[in-house]
Amino acid sequence: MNPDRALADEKAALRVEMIARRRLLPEKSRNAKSMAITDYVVSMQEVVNARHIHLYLSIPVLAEVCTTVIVDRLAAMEKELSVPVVRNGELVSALFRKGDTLLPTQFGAEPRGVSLVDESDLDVVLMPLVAFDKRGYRIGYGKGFYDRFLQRLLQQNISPCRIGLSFMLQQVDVVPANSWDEPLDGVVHEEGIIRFNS
Ligand SMILES: Nc1nc2c(c(=O)[nH]1)N(C=O)[C@@H](CNc1ccc(C(=O)N[C@@H](CCC(=O)O)C(=O)O)cc1)CN2
Ligand SMILES: Nc1ncnc2c1ncn2[C@@H]1O[C@H](COP(=O)(O)OP(=O)(O)OP(=O)(O)O)[C@@H](O)[C@H]1O
Repeated sequence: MNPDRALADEKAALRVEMIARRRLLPEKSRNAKSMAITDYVVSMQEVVNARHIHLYLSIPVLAEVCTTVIVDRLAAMEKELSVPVVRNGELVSALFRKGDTLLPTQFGAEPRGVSLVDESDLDVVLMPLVAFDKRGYRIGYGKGFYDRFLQRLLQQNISPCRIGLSFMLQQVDVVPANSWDEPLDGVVHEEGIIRFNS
């Protein structure tokens, strides 16, 4: 089998296992962990200092770390917020204000009447993940949206701080990584903040 194909199969198997594992957490426990993660996130120096933060709107059926209260807390801190929307197969950043009307799409919720932001303003990106490892590699749902997003920003010399939000049970020793995988600067889970020094 060609090596890319083998890695893709490994990633796919890990994805299925990790999403299942996450879904096994009772909702109450998931919410408590999301609250702990929220407290860590808003305490981070990079977040405190940021003007503009890009973050995802969590998808409940996929049992992602819930970002609802993170949005409230960051809004109270008067941060400018943007959320991912998919346009022409590409992840771009749409302005988001607390209370904006959300519309369901195949890729999660997005604000009604999308207004794109100037991505050179992004200071921090808080992203979802399915699994992460000790080196800071992550996998998502296998569409490569975040990898291509981060690479596109890099090509424009835009390098926001990249933080993954995760439950601890999504940590593995080694995530199968391809050449295009963009590593994280840190992960926040329910027991604290991990920083990857590279
Ligand atoms: N909350 C969230 N938003 C995000 C991402 C993400 O991982 N999480 N993305 C990261 O790239 C992009 C969208 N990518 C996605 C890729 C696959 C699925 C997915 O598997 N969806 C389910 C259905 C969920 C539903 O019905 O609401 C599915 O198809 O089974 C969702 C988003 C941008 N927005
Ligand atoms: N920089 C890139 N340029 C072109 N294609 C890319 C790039 N990054 C990822 N891809 C494509 O995206 C597909 C999915 O990649 P991968 O399995 O690493 O996604 P993922 O990390 O799970 O997803 P995401 O980044 O959306 O969370 C791959 O088949 C790859 O071809």
